[in-house]
Amino acid sequence: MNSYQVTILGAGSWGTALATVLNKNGHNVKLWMRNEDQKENILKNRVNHAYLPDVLLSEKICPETNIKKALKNAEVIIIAIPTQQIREVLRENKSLFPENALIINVSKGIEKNTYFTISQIIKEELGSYDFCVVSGPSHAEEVAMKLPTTLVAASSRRILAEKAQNMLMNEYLRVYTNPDVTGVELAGALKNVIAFGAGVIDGIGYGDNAKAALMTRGITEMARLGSVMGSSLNTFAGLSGIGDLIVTCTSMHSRNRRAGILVGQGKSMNEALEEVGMVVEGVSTAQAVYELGKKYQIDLPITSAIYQVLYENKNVEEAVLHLMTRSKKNEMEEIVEYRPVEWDV
Ligand SMILES: NC(=O)C1=CN([C@@H]2O[C@H](COP(=O)(O)OP(=O)(O)OC[C@H]3O[C@@H](n4cnc5c(N)ncnc54)[C@H](O)[C@@H]3O)[C@@H](O)[C@H]2O)C=CC1
Ligand SMILES: O=C(CO)COP(=O)(O)O
Repeated sequence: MNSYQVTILGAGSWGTALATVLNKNGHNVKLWMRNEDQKENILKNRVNHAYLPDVLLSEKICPETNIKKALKNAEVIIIAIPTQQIREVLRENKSLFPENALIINVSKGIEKNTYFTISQIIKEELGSYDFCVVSGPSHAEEVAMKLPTTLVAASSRRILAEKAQNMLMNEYLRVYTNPDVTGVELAGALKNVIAFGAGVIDGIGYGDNAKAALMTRGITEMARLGSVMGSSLNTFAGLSGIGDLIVTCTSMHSRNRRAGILVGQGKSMNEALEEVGMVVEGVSTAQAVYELGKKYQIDLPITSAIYQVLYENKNVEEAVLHLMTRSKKNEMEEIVEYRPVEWDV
């Protein structure tokens, strides 16, 4: 297997967990972070205390705070920074990205104000790069413990999706490929909004029936937006769609679900975010998805309800009552066009 010089931008839980995978798979890994204390701590104790306190990091994983040094000679660059911060990091460091590097995005969100997916942000800030998005049901805590996990690597070019697949795959991490970049990006971002809602349902105590309804109608809503934005229904039925929705709506590892539980229990959004203490992508993505629904003139009732709870102080009971008493619908009326997405090359 080829061994690559890999730089991971963002040393939170996911960036760190992927560093363990890539190191185990024989790649040379640099992990870039902004915080000098975090770096010193990793060098001294081989642990990323704030994010993955129970995981011992190999001495071969190199923590780095100097982004110039981190990106020098990088063959593969993994972006694991919260979505709303990606643009500024790319813009400030544009000249440091080696031209022929493969950029793999593993973050899951949509940019506020522009409603851009992360590949669109990268294209606008860096221009044309070899690109791949890796997503799927994969809590960092479990990947770092080497528990069996699956992912999907999507690129418009088969060879790049297969490169990411080969780099990441091992006996506890199984990676599929997919040509539907937009679908995989949207699915990974949209499921965070629904997972936040699932947490709210849990927090308020509405029970398992309500949560199953939210997840089922949630994936329909995700696919509805995905379809008008050019992605394939199959993607939403796959690992980055229903797969990630299931894990995020049901796992106590999920930051989105945990924040939702706190809001369902009566905490304000800011109190919930502070208590979770890590990025809760669904909160900002809810705003972007709400606006995308208006832009494409499609009905996104669950996202709209979550948006209203988050940004318009709508009472949760009222939001759920509104969802339950909307006009009657026929489940079969949902027209989500089946659209195959092919590799460009
Ligand atoms: N944690 C998980 O299990 C998974 C997370 N993801 C996605 O990966 C992305 C990162 O998530 P986590 O690692 O969980 O977040 P986290 O909250 O654990 O860590 C985020 C890291 O980004 C750093 N950061 C924040 N702003 C930055 C900036 N301007 N420049 C550089 N670094 C900055 C923080 O200091 C922190 O180290 C998110 O989009 C998340 O949805 C995807 C799959 C699994
Ligand atoms: O995307 C994830 C798991 O696949 C992580 O979800 P949270 O950000 O909700 O923890």
